[in-house]
Amino acid sequence: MGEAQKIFLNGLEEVFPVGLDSESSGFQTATILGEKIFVIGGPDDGSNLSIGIRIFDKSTGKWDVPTVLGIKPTPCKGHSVFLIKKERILILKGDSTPDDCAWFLEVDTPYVREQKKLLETEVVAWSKGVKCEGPKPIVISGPSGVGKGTLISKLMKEFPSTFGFSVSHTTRAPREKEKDGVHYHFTKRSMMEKAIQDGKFFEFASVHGNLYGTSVEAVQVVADAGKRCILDIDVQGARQVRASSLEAIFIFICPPSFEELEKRLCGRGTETEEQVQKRLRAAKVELEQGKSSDLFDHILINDDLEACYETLKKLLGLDGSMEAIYQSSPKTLEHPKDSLVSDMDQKVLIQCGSPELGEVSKSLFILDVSSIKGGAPGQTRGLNMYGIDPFADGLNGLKQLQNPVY
Ligand SMILES: Nc1ncnc2c1ncn2[C@@H]1O[C@H](COP(=O)(O)OP(=O)(O)OP(=O)(O)O)[C@@H](O)[C@H]1O
Ligand SMILES: Nc1nc2c(ncn2[C@@H]2O[C@H](COP(=O)(O)O)[C@@H](O)[C@H]2O)c(=O)[nH]1
Repeated sequence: MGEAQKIFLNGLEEVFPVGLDSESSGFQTATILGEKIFVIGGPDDGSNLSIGIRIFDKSTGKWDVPTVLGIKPTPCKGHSVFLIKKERILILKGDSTPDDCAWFLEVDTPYVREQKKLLETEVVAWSKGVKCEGPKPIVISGPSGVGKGTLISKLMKEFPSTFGFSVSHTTRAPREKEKDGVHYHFTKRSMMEKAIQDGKFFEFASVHGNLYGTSVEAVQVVADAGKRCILDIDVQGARQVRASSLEAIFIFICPPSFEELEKRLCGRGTETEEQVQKRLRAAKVELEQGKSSDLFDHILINDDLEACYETLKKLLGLDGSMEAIYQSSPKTLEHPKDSLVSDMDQKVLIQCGSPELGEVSKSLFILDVSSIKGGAPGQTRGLNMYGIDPFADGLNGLKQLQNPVY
């Protein structure tokens, strides 16, 4: 409060609607898409805990506060905005840490359009921008008791720096040795349903009478740690992940026989007889769907545990040489403080601070968003950022800098 309010109109000179800033304080930007103006910044429902979003509809002259899905960025003192392909707004946070500077606010992507239909409100969705593709997550499915957890534990034990487990949410009660936050996030149904409504889940399903789901955050935590994510989910969940922005490898685990599955499930001793019967009924359906559909990239039979584990490792390329690849290259953007940014058709030129002449080449970067993938409710992958030399012939240096907005 007290500081003069700044509103940047994405480099466009347009008559701003009367009353835009009458109630707000803080840094804001406005991006025009058709009849709508997306105002990003300022206070968010009074809490000031995240970046607020409002939409002004020029045709009706009315303001709308949209439903905001996905994981929101933390607030920042200032930001720059660029409209990409008329479907998402790239937000470069000023004064941010390297792994937190590039975010996307999706305003008209297929995901947002689908959510608008479902929720019957205005919808926007946040997605964090990350540099490299990263290794594809692995989805492991199969009937209860087939040995998914056993195989995953072996992988995590042998390759602790390569794999990270996506900790699901569930409404079922914890078993004796299960720890909250490690095996599952044990949660109340009402809380989980609210989080699902808020777009915080990649997938969810009712399994054996309880709600299970993979949150966007669970996958993000693993990616942020530079690891390859493993999801242990049922077939309904696998189908939803296949349809989502998360590109994964899908593996279905089969028992050698139905009798053996029953033996393992009973032998585990974690379910009552009634629950075992429920799981076995579901297993029949899952086995049919898993084996017959083209949902899965690989089907493994878990007869002898060691043999199955070796096959799993082989198909994941874990023959020693791949381990080094998964210790992946830097995955986050290096975003300089106090930058000057400029929009060049899916390439953004960023100039940092006020460089001394001899250091100019170090302070200019191009952020290329032409080959981005994924998106809300998960991360937007494939951002490319590189330093440039402004005096190099081909680029024609600083002449490229147009419409500075920040
Ligand atoms: N190849 C195998 N041969 C014999 N027993 C096995 C084999 N694989 C796993 N088991 C045993 O089967 C039981 C069930 O395994 P596990 O808990 O890993 O199954 P799951 O697929 O993860 O089940 P859920 O989906 O219910 O979590 C465990 O007691 C485990 O030790
Ligand atoms: N769709 C999802 N299914 C999940 C998830 N986490 C676990 N599961 C599946 O539920 C059953 C039962 O698990 P249990 O721990 O109660 O034995 C099993 O098939 C899991 O694969 C999830 O997040 N989404």
